[in-house]
Order: sequence, then structure tokens, then C-alpha cells
Amino acid sequence: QRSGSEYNFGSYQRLEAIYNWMDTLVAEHPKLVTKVLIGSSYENRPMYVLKFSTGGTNRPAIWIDTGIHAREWVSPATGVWTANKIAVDYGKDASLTSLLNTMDIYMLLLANPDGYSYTHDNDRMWRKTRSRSPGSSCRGADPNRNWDSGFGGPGTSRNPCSDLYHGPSANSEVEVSNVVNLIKAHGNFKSFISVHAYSQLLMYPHGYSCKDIPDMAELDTVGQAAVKKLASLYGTHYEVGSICKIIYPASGGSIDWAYDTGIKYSFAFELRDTGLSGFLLPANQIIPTASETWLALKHIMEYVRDN
Ligand SMILES: O=C(CO)C[C@@H](Cc1ccccc1)C(=O)O
Ligand SMILES: [Zn+2]
Repeated sequence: QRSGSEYNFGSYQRLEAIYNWMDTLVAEHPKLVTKVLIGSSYENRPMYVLKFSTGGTNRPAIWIDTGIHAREWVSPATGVWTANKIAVDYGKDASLTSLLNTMDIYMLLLANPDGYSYTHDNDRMWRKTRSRSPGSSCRGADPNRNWDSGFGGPGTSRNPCSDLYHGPSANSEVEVSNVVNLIKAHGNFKSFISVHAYSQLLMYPHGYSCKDIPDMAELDTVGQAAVKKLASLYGTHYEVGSICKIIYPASGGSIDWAYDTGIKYSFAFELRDTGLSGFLLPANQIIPTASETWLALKHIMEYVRDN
């Protein structure tokens, strides 16, 4: 970020501006935030995770990713605002401070950098990665169908031209395998939260099956309390439920893989709105969306801290 110029949290930013902002965040909060390179995208863009840590080694951790679907711009915009909020409020907000004194938070702000860039320069409605498929002129796989959890099951397509194309195999998309490798190597994540837009939902596993998971009652209770706090700010209504039951069957999703690999507190947000603007949510709703979502995120993180 050029000195003197301020990052505008209330507008949608290009990848380069978000990456520059990440560097200023680290520079401003060197004792709390580090930037971790977890690998590169298909088109060789770096994938950076912001690690919030006050010490220790391999502390229990919380994962938050935004921007896995390229056109869902309010997701990374919310991620940036949230990363800044965590950095600014540490040491001021007693609950957040106690959390960060015992746990780490990892944030991947642009989980699909190639797709995100493509929505700025080519096709605003692009969803997938930008990988090539042999024998097809169509590009990309749905990074939220590419995880090793019910891979290729209901709610996916084997057609490379489909927006639900699951890819040739689980973890075929390097943007997915980079995250899987980090989570597996770390081995101490307690919560995995993936942020999408839109529909105003807070969901838990599974997507690949509509059968209740063993922890369904607990996750539903946490979710209900989280969306109640969210609604307390502006009255925004969210529904809570399993992916399969509340929207549709969707196999190979990230939070299903996280839950099945042992990360109990796995959730997916679908941010504003409910369809009036959809993916084209006006920028003047970024800060209100991020502010209300923070109340829900904080609730989930506090619950994880205490359980
Ligand atoms: O992107 C979406 C449009 O916001 C909905 C999400 C719903 C979903 C979220 C998490 C796991 C599986 C599915 C999707 O279809 O992948
Ligand atoms: Zn999505």
C-alpha cells in the first residue's frame, strides 16, 4: 500500500490491493500477524495465509477462508475487514485477547486467487478455478467440490464445462491441495470456517449426505446462538442447518472434509443477501455485512476456545 494512501474497507478491491494491504497489516502488527506462503495457484499466484499468534508452538488453531468462489466478492471483502478487526482489537477486547493468548487463527483471504482475478478482468460471474481440463476447452473445477469427502457424489458434475465440475480427482486443484497439506501438517486445528455468499445461512456438515452427523445437536446450538448475535446488530436473518438439508446436496465440500478429518467445529457461512443483488452485493453493504458477521464468528471462536 503506497504510504499515505488508505485501504478502503468499504469497496471491492483487486487481488493486488488485498495482497499489498496484507503486507501493511503485518508491518503494523509484527508481534501478532505473520504472512505464511502455503503454495501457489494454478496460474502461479502466491497463496498467503495470515497467521495470528501470540506465541507457543502449534497451539490449537482456528481456520477461516474467504474467496473460494471467485464471484462471491463480499466474502474476501469481509475477510479483510475481519483480519483488520482481529489485529486492532487484540489487547482491547478481553474475550478476543484471551482467545489469542491460547489459540492461533489462520486466515486465507483469497482461497481462489486465479478465479478472483478473472472476475475482475474477464468474467464477473466466474466461480471456479482456472485449471485446464485435457480434451476440453472449458476451464476450471469447482474448488468446493474438489475435497476428499464424498468426492464425485451428489451435487457435483463430471463435465469440465459445468460450474459444479469436481475435477479429475480429489485435491486435483492445487488451491485445495495447498490447504489440505497445511491442515494435515499442522494437525491441531479445532475449527474450520469457510465463507461464501450469498443466501444468509450458517451451515454445518454434511453436504454429501443428509444424514445427521454425530455432533449435529451441538453444532446447531452453536450456530443458532451465533446467528442470534449476528441479527442483534441490524436484524439480518440467517437460517441454520446442514448443507444438504438447508440448500442442496453438495459433495466434495471443504467443511465436510474438515469435519470428517476430525475438526469438529466446521461451519460454512453464506453472507448477504438473499437474492436481490446476489453476487453483485453493493459495496456499501460490505462493512455492515462484515460487522454483523464478526459477532457470529466471535461467538463460534469463543465457544471453540471454551470447549
Ligand atoms: O457457493 C455457493 C453459492 O454461494 C453455495 C455453496 C454451498 C456449500 C457450502 C459449503 C459446502 C458445500 C456447499 C456451494 O454450492 O459450494
Ligand atoms: Zn460459494
